[in-house]
Amino acid sequence: MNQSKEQRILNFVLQNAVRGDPCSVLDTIDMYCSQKEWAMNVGNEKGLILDKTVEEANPSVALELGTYCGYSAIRIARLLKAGAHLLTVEFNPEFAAIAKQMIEFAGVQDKVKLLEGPSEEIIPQLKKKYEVDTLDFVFLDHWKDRYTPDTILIQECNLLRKGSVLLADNVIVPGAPEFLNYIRNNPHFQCTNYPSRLEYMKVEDAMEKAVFLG
Ligand SMILES: O=c1[nH]cnc2c(O)c(F)c(-c3ccc(F)cc3)c(-c3ccc(F)cc3)c12
Ligand SMILES: [Mg+2]
Repeated sequence: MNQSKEQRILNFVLQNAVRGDPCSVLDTIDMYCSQKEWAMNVGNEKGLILDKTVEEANPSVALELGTYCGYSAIRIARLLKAGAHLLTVEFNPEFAAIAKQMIEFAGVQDKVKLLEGPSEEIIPQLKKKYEVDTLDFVFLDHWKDRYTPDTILIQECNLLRKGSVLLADNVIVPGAPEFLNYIRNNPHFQCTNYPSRLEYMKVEDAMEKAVFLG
């Protein structure tokens, strides 16, 4: 049975990156996906916006919705302070299996908990089952139609505190107009738009940051 694109990306990393070196894994994925096969990793340009947002938030507990191959989980985890951790949610079991191996190869597995399943099922479990009090940082990078309902669900589950930072990928391509409308017109959030480029393409995209005001 021929390999998936995600398996080819993992194999390229296992053969070409340095085990235990997160930056080497990120660079190797970016090399493969810019030169050989496009894939929906956040990439290095939007990745720099993610880096700055994570560094500024300096989260103790971070949540990622949409793990894919683990690129942004590794990107976030490499910046976390001692004792901090990332919970990352992936619906697709094939992607989750690839991401698990990618995260372990990068050596950040102690900072990352990979949760497999639909976000709408996992978010209500975060407090009791995963011992989360509140989320300091949330990266939305899953299915665009879930951005708004999951943001509402996160608030309903009382998972945000004053100053919690949300960052959403792909608000231009493929676009999340309903989310932008919701979050920019919500008085409980202070929003900032970060224009950028679609990963590995000369196409405009953007990220939206929303700080919860309590
Ligand atoms: O679904 C996603 N989740 C997270 N990040 C994504 C991302 O960063 C992307 F660049 C794309 C994208 C954008 C343009 C394009 F042409 C192909 C794929 C997608 C996406 C959009 C529609 C689909 F049918 C499948 C994938 C995603
Ligand atoms: Mg994305």
